[in-house]
Amino acid sequence: MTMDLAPEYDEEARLSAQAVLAQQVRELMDAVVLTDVPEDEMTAVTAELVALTERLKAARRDRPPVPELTRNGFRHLGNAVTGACNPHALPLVIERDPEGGSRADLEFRPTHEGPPDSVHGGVSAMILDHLLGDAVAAAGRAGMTGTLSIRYRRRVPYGQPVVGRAAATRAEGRKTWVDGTISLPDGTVLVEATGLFITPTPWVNAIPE
Ligand SMILES: CCCCCCCC/C=C\CCCCCCCC(=O)SCCNC(=O)CCNC(=O)[C@H](O)C(C)(C)COP(=O)(O)OP(=O)(O)OC[C@H]1O[C@@H](n2cnc3c(N)ncnc32)[C@H](O)[C@@H]1OP(=O)(O)O
Repeated sequence: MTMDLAPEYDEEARLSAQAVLAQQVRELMDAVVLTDVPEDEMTAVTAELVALTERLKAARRDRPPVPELTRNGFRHLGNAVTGACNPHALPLVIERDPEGGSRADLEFRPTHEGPPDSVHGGVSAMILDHLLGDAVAAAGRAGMTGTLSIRYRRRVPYGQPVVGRAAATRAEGRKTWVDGTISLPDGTVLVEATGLFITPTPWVNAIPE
């Protein structure tokens, strides 16, 4: 038996609703790490969350929303860093930097804590990995991280604005070298990254002119 989708089924509307749901879950995650309610209340909330989780699992896909190359660029709603539909994502919103490469204004949250009052180094590395990958795309190429080297110069705060930047520095065959930083808005560099991205052969012509 096949099941026809209702004529009014609108995938874009469903994805918008999923993005709103993901944002609510991010707020939930922040509330969980910061909560100071009594144990009984936590147990009661957990029971409600179990019920909510079951409701979402009632209809399940086998993977997150798939990436798409659209006329407006690359959209990956399920991505762990940029995906609006993925609660794990900040989500990072990347723009083309007028000075070249890619740029993102971002603010880490208490859920990203590593050392006390500081962002986990792996979280900073993840953000930079993606930003460097985007800068490869900004240079008209598409690559996967081959190597990523990070220098942590100062602790990264959460709960206040920081700026991520990345730009390709050199390209040779399927290799692209990229540098990036996370800085305070006054330009103080907190983390530096340098990476080598490799274009898998099937992706060589993936980025439209
Ligand atoms: C239709 C699709 C369209 C996509 C469009 C994208 C648009 C983008 C838009 C928006 C930005 C998104 C940004 C995302 C950013 C996220 C980044 C990540 O987190 S990526 C996940 C972590 N990285 C991996 O999982 C890689 C796993 N590794 C592999 O898959 C392969 O090893 C790969 C592709 C890296 C290389 O495999 P080979 O078979 O293609 O290449 P071989 O022949 O081995 O090497 C070619 C050359 O590169 C060097 N090389 C290879 N791997 C290297 C490495 N790890 N480090 C240094 N050099 C390496 C080799 O020595 C060789 O150099 P010689 O030609 O001999 O000079």
